[in-house]
Amino acid sequence: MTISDLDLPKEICTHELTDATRLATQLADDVAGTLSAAIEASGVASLLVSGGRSPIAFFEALSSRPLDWSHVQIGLVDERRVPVDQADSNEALVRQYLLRNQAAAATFVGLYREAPTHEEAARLSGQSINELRRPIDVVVLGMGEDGHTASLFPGNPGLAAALDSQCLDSCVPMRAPVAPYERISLSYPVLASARRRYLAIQGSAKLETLRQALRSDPLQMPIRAFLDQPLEIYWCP
Ligand SMILES: O=C(O)[C@H](O)[C@@H](O)[C@H](O)[C@H](O)COP(=O)(O)O
Repeated sequence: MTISDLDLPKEICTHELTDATRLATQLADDVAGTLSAAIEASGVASLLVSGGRSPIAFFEALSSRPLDWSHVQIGLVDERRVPVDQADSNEALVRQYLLRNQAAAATFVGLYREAPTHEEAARLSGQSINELRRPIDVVVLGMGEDGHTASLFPGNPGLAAALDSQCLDSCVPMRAPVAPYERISLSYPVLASARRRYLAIQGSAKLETLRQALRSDPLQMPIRAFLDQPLEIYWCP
């Protein structure tokens, strides 16, 4: 099975690449072009990226693209509630692989905030997201095999509110089924309002997850919330 075998809504555009290196390179070209167009149009561009392991090659490729990075704001779609010098930190991942080479000139707005409670940390993170140019120009989502995206995980008491198109909170406290358990996630309205949304996934297991998500609902598989609107899906075996 490949991505072209899925019965996806017509708003979704798919890109099938032969391997992860080609996916990273083509996605970096696409995102760099979109950011350059945004800078051309309004003088600034905002980009939100996901953490995890898959984006590393994409970050490395994008970091070398020649665009006016001094006019680019980079943020995260989610964060683990760990200090930014820890290996599990998405900020640490972005600083190591994306904020280097040409992209070192970009402005990074992190999500991690020290706070006495998970809820207060999410509230403070939401304030930092409001520093970014809105609507966000580019969002690059990942997806877990359970159908989560960002840190919108099934089974969370706050998931329905976070997926509500009227959710007023930019960031929400979430719990992941794997450590580090406490997460901060952007809510559906912030992610869905991005001018251009990408989903980058690899392998047959995630293709099967996407196939199941098409027949599921967002509360069971949160990625489903993003499949009824324009989305560029990059996939390789
Ligand atoms: O903080 C995170 O872990 C990510 O933001 C998360 O949403 C990620 O995109 C998926 O879990 C896929 O992760 P992989 O790319 O490692 O499979």
